[in-house]
Amino acid sequence: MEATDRQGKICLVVGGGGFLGRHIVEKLLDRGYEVHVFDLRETFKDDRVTYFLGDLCKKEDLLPAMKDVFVVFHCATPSPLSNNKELFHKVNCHGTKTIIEACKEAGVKRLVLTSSASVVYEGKDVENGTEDLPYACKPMDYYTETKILQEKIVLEANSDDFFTVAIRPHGIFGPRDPHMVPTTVRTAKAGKMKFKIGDGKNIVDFTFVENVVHGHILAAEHLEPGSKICGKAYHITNDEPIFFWDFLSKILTGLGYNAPKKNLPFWLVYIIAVILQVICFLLKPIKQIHPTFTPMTVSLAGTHHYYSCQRAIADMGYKPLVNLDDAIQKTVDSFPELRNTSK
Ligand SMILES: NC(=O)C1=CN([C@@H]2O[C@H](COP(=O)(O)OP(=O)(O)OC[C@H]3O[C@@H](n4cnc5c(N)ncnc54)[C@H](OP(=O)(O)O)[C@@H]3O)[C@@H](O)[C@H]2O)C=CC1
Ligand SMILES: CC(C)CCC[C@@H](C)[C@H]1CC[C@H]2C3=C(CC[C@]12C)[C@@]1(C)CCC(=O)C[C@@H]1CC3
Repeated sequence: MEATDRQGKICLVVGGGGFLGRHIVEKLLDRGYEVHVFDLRETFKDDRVTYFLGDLCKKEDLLPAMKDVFVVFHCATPSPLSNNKELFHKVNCHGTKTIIEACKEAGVKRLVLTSSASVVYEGKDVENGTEDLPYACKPMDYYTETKILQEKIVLEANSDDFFTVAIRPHGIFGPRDPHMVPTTVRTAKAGKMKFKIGDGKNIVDFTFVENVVHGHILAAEHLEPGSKICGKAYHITNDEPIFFWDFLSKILTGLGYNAPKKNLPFWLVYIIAVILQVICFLLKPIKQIHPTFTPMTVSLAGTHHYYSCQRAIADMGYKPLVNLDDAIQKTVDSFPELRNTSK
């Protein structure tokens, strides 16, 4: 899409106050779009942005933000690492249906959903997985369960006059990442990062946030009547699968922490995670505890899970803008506050 074509076009980013959402906002502004942000809280200030505060589960909150909008990016979610079943179903399922209703009522024709490559992951190895893999029959957590339902809702809503597409990133990291890097550092500081889970040879996709943003905007600019991308899902990765523990080690050593050297059997850590999950469930009426080592995070740390993005390359001309090494360096440099000062 030419720069002149973007002028005057309004993009609405639902969840635009979050990690990925704010990066999408910034890139849309750079490309000359007018940008609306819809979120629960105003997490940043930018005079170029029109900020709408509200709950995406309420259509009356959404409609003012949708006036004259060219495309909606839906990248809102409760925190992927929480375990609140009701909240996940409310926001990711009911809320997504509400967004679609509001789009149609406001005359918005395009919806780009941020889905997740994890919708096909159920704790077993996925090697170079394509978008044709079936959805996980037994999702490992409520987050994944609701991301599957959400993607189905959005892709099934595609029609001759309402165009939808789902972008499936995996393991997003980068500046202002609230999950990957802070959790890794917190775990290292707690002395729980001395061991690799498993043999350390499981291969995983980690995707730099600027590449995820690029995939979203490419999809939005291809989302036209008759386009082959309508109603489809697309993996967006760095296209550089890496040993999971090599990636974490680069992040840790880049921030001045020791990388794990020894190995613990995967099955042992997994059993401990399951026992922890049962204990947290039993203690729930008394105290909410969110352990770092859940069956999901342990599985992600000990199995292969990398995906083909050939469909995005073929259909949208996708190509990662930032390679993994440069991305890791940019990310490490963006977190001076997480650097190890005790050495
Ligand atoms: N992070 C990752 O590695 C991956 C993420 N994804 C997907 O990418 C998207 C963005 O993830 P990420 O940026 O990490 O998430 P964040 O939590 O950083 O951002 C989500 C934003 O949505 C907001 N939000 C939550 N509930 C509502 C609501 N009811 N109404 C309005 N806004 C709401 C959040 O507000 P608040 O913070 O106040 O709750 C937050 O600002 C998500 O759809 C996620 O599923 C996919 C693959 C990997
Ligand atoms: C404690 C260590 C064993 C792991 C530290 C890193 C983890 C916090 C991250 C490693 C893989 C990440 C991941 C996600 C969140 C953070 C990790 C578990 C997601 C679950 C985020 C939401 C998604 O859609 C899928 C991601 C898969 C990878």
